[in-house]
Amino acid sequence: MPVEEFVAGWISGALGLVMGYPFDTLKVRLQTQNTYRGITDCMAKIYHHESILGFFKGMSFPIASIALVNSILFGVYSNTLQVLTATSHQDQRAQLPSYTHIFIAGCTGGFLQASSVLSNVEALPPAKSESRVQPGSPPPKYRGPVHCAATIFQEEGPRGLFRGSGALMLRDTPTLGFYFVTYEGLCHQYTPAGQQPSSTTVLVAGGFAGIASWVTATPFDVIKARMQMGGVNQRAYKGMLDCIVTSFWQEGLGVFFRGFTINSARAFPVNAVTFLCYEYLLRVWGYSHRPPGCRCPSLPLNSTLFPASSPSFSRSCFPVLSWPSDYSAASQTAAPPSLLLASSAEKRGKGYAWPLDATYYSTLQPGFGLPSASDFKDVPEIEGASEDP
Ligand SMILES: CN(C)C(=N)NCCC[C@H](N)C(=O)O
Repeated sequence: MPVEEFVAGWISGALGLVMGYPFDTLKVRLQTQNTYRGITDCMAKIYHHESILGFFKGMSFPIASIALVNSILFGVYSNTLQVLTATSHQDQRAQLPSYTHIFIAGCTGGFLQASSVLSNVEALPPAKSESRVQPGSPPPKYRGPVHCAATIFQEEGPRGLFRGSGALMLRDTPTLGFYFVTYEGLCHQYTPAGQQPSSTTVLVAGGFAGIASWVTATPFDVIKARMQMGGVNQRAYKGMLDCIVTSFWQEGLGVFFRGFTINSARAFPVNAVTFLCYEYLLRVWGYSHRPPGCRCPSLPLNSTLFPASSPSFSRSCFPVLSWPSDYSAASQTAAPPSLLLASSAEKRGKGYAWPLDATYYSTLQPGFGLPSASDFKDVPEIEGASEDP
């Protein structure tokens, strides 16, 4: 199983966390405490009582756990998509996988990230809100997320750590599907055919993907937070339904959208940075992430390959290559093109095409076989890639 996506997901998740932590602090306090009049009041009080550091309190545990959770999400998403597209779209791997596949892969990533105990512990609002409690208030019951998790484990056993996990799964499974559909859709929309999405496209698509996911996630985010808090205003809930009904009767429909503005404001920068870092790392490591699920092994610069002709030879994801510009239908049989393959890092911005099957590459050796004319009939000219072998 390819692991690069897991590692890239881990690093980009950590970066996104730092970006979004101040927003998270505000969100947890607004969702779980009734003492603030709104976002600005909350911000002002945190800043007044705790200085700027108040927004970053208790970040050490989440930076490890969220990064790991993000690594599960991106790693599972990308590997699931590969499995899905390889089995049902074997001959169309150069194209954007269908939105159904992207959605299923995203939901799978979301479901598995939500199932991990780390995800639940990381999301424990008692730990979050109490580790960010204002000076002057009564001493907090928990000294931080790890202490909170350990205390809950001692008092309630392993089940306590999974309180609110039903809501967490309902929150994460479909929303992560929307997340990746939005991201891939926007990248596809604003990227010229055969090219990698630009940094701006990745930033904007990632930002909107984050917003789309949080728009759908907020109602269950509120329910989850309340269940994990063991109730609000000394009122413990008997279950998820009880939490939904009671919250609705006591506070109206608006309660399910508490933290919505802050979630969306946070989602844009966090996910813009997360996706940019993720894509950047995969490219630096030589894996083109376009189209998703279709990976391009990095090749030594100027390798010349003569791929063998094969009926299964299909256009797929591969790094940059170029071939003689006079390579026309007439000359194909006489002079098979040699392909100039370059590492994606070297050739970034110079044009991309996907004429080879990535799975095929592993069997290729320089000088091994020759392509036939039909192998190249659908391959587009590559703009800007002028090096001929
Ligand atoms: C529950 N939802 C909506 C998500 N997990 N959405 C994906 C965004 C993940 C990112 N680390 C973030 O915290 O925004």
